[in-house]
Amino acid sequence: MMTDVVDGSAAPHDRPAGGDPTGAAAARTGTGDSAAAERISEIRERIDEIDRTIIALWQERAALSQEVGATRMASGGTRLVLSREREILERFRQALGADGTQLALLLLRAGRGPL
Ligand SMILES: C=C(O[C@@H]1C=C(C(=O)O)C=C[C@H]1O)C(=O)O
Repeated sequence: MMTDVVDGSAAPHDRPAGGDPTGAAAARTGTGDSAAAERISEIRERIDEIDRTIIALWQERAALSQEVGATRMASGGTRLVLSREREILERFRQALGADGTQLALLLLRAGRGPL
């Protein structure tokens, strides 16, 4: 029986039994089935691309948000605009549910630092 998790970095004797647990592909993908392992590797390429994009967009957003804050404060304005933050929280909640709210809170924090 396959277990839920595989640690691709584990030494062969630490790996769970099932499929081909000693194969390198199994260690990387969590399955001993070569067709499934190949498909998983393909999908992971796209996942890695998406993650790189998310990280770049996250960093760009944080920099822009910091620039807005600095521009506003230099002009005598407030550091934050809570009505705008509420709009953003609502946008993410509507699109993604409760996880969206948590994500938006992290995005907002990245732009202005912890309160
Ligand atoms: C970037 C701004 O400043 C702050 C940061 C926000 C953000 O990261 O989206 C939103 C509202 C402000 O509290 C803004 O007013 O647009």
